[in-house]
Amino acid sequence: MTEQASENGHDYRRVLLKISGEALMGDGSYGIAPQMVDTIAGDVAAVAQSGVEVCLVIGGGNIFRGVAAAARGMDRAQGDYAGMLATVINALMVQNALERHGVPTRVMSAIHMSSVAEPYIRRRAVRHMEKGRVVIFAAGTGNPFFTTDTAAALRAAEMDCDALLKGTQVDGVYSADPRKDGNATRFETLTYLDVLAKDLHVMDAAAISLARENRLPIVVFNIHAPGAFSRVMRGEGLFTRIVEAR
Ligand SMILES: Nc1ncnc2c1ncn2[C@@H]1O[C@H](COP(=O)(O)OP(=O)(O)OP(=O)(O)O)[C@@H](O)[C@H]1O
Ligand SMILES: O=c1ccn([C@@H]2O[C@H](COP(=O)(O)O)[C@@H](O)[C@H]2O)c(=O)[nH]1
Repeated sequence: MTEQASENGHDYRRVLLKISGEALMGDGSYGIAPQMVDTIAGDVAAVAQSGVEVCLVIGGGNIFRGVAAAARGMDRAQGDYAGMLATVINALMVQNALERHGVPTRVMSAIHMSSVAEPYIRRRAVRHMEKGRVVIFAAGTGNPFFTTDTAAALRAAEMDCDALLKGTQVDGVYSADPRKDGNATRFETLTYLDVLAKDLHVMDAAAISLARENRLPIVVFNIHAPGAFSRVMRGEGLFTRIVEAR
């Protein structure tokens, strides 16, 4: 993906993987499928154990989305706080699965809940990763009216990651939502401005803008297939890259 491979055999030294909450549902329509969590954890473990520093942001869409609750009459900010708490549940599930794969982990939450997670402190997070721990950033940005995509771009920039990988339900960015339009075509590479100008909804505009300002490459891929994260890290399989210039 980048021209220069590093000593660990991968193109990247440190990456942030955003896992969509919906990916944790497996074939279900709500909640958490333990087998799917285990498959993703195994994939993350393989990359982390190869020497790449990995941090995670996990969505909450499998449990609760503030915007959907607001459409049903709930106060938006209140709904968003519930959504952020949903991401903490997912973070704890993934932490447990990673530890069963022998990976040391820390959950750091943007909303203080000292009984279950460390508070997010940027310099501590960096230190955890330097020690080989996978850090899971929970509770998004800690603020309503944002999404975990934006939290992922924010944390990736703060952690000085080489790339933000978005593991989702589709194998890249399409000309239209491929789950709704069978004629949609997949892009190999896009610029940040392409995504914004074409209004491609794979990620929210705030996340794309933040990544652009920080020259943070984004890679969108389907996380459902076993080993998908490892393959994308080697530049294999299907994905779309979002970068400054094509
Ligand atoms: N142009 C597009 N190209 C690819 N996917 C698109 C596009 N427009 C909309 N989508 C949809 O965006 C989805 C990706 O967002 P995703 O479901 O991962 O949401 P999320 O907010 O990141 O996570 P969560 O599931 O936690 O809400 C894909 O499943 C796809 O159906
Ligand atoms: O910074 C943030 C991140 C998330 N939220 C709320 O959580 C849910 C779940 O996140 P997804 O990105 O949709 O998976 C989201 O819908 C928001 O309601 C938030 O408020 N702030």
